[in-house]
Amino acid sequence: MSCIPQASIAIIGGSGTLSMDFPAALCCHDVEIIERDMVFDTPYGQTPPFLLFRLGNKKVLTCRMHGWRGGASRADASRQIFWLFREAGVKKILAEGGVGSVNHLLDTRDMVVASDYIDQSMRKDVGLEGHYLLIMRQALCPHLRQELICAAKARPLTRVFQRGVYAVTDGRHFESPAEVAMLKGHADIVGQSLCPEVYLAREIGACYAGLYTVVNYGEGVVKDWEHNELSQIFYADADKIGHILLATIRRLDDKQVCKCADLRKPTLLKEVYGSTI
Ligand SMILES: CSC[C@H]1O[C@H](OP(=O)(O)O)[C@H](O)[C@@H]1O
Ligand code: HPA
Repeated sequence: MSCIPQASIAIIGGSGTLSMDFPAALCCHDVEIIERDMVFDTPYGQTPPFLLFRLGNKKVLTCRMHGWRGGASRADASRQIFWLFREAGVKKILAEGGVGSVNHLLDTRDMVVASDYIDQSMRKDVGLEGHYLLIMRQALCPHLRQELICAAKARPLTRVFQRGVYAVTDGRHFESPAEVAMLKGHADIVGQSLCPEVYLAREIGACYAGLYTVVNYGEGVVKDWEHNELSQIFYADADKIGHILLATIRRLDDKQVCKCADLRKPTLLKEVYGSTI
């Protein structure tokens, strides 16, 4: 079992960077791997393996969460990693993942820096201690999003959309044509990962923003897609996604100039009942 390190930044890797040994595969002169395969005991069970690296003078914790984000273990895995982030002092969290398109203007391989979300999942509440009322105003941190956008635009490798609404579903299936039609006009992309992470980030007072790659068209949007195209996108675009995430981290400092840490308020239930229910 590893001792909990201090790190102010974390990356939650999804399907986009799963195929490579991120960040070592990118061979950047300013990246130093500190430790691999770190696992931690938490009140919610043992975490997935983490990697700790240094980029300049910043320490970054990262894990491959694709596969852990889904299924029955999802609630526990999310709690484990956010409990660890809180203990490690993480204040800025960058996520990445694969999504389907709902907006017909989007093409596969486009990237979207999500600006809001609609939670269509039916997941049980996965808070940590649940002592907070979470206000989900500007839930995707505007400052962290801006840094992601600037980093992506400085390396124009692909089309990057600066805003978009991410509809979160339970999966594991993708959506039917009628479900996609229902989401149209409300959401631009659909995936299964942004919630509950965005709630847990708010609970620990950390900024959270995500870069999402369109890997398939929603049913009835543009055209049918092939499964092999989807996996090819994951493999072909891992480097791009990785470089954008590292470039974003280079732009970050330790200050939280946003409201992300102030939008959690003590829940009144504690005052009324003496404990949370
Ligand atoms: C491609 S299988 C569907 C799966 O992929 C995405 O996961 P991630 O966000 O970790 O890239 C999506 O959210 C689904 O869970
Ligand atoms: N729907 C839900 N989750 C997804 C999709 C999708 O079309 N693509 C990648 N993850």
